[in-house]
Amino acid sequence: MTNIVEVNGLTKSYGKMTAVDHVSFTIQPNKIYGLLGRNGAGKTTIMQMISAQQFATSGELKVFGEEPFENSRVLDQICFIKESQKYPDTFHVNDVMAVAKSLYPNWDDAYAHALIENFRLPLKRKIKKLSRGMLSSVGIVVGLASRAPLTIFDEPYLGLDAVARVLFYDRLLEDYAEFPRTVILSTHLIDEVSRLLEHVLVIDQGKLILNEDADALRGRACTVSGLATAVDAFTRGKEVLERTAIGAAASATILGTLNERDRKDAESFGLEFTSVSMQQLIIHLTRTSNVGKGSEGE
Ligand SMILES: Nc1ncnc2c1ncn2[C@@H]1O[C@H](COP(=O)(O)OP(=O)(O)OP(=O)(O)O)[C@@H](O)[C@H]1O
Repeated sequence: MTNIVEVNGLTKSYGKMTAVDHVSFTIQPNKIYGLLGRNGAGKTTIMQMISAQQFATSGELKVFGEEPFENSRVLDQICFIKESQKYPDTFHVNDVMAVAKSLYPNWDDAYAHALIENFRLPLKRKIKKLSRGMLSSVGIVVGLASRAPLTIFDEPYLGLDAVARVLFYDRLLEDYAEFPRTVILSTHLIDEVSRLLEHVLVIDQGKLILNEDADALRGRACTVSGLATAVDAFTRGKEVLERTAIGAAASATILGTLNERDRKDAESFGLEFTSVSMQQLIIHLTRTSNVGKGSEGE
């Protein structure tokens, strides 16, 4: 199958402010992507352009091989769940479900109702009387039950408690295994979602600074710990992201893959390795990125 999304030099400016700056990447079918980055990085703007809710200032954008604007062949295949979705004042939860059913060709009503029970949503309650977390759950139910070939979740869980967030991750993984589709998940809770992600795109100040397979990313750094003197000897000349020490013990997070010789050295120093969290690595990359010279990915 061809790429689900292809963007090339995509740029969005608001007056003098460039929100998305010459971004190029592709989204492949049947993968879960994380679109990550700090506040104001440009994530929502990118997702809005993909789903034809914003015009690009320049650059190329193809979704399902076509221009998305006013193109029902494309738009029928996209479900975009955003943090601050507005509903008509008179709507109850079941009205939202009825509208979603009419909008999404792959909608599964039985699945939607199972999710409504899982998330303990009161079907007959007015949307405006729902708590903030319940409102997020409504979006999650719609996003999952839409089974849209391209499902985009933009920070879908404002106010959602930890139990409901885990429920979302578990249901997403289960349903995705049964009905593969392409999912873009934008979030700040990187460690929470890292187990879901197959590919990671990191945006910083409008630029794409990382476009990498999640497993490769996980292997890009590690933490060594042991006696402080041994840690320091081992890490000399290596790029250290962070070093902490308690008494005579220390641990240091180093960037880069270790070769066989490094591993033998570490062993002889009595050091232990642990993997680094995706969040830690991304925080480092966005802290140190020189976006003016940033990579434009593939
Ligand atoms: N309609 C608009 N007019 C002017 N500037 C805008 C508009 N929409 C977004 N921006 C600006 O574009 C930049 C990118 O915003 P965007 O919402 O895409 O970021 P984000 O990565 O989704 O942030 P967050 O994680 O905080 O939601 C920000 O500086 C924002 O202020």
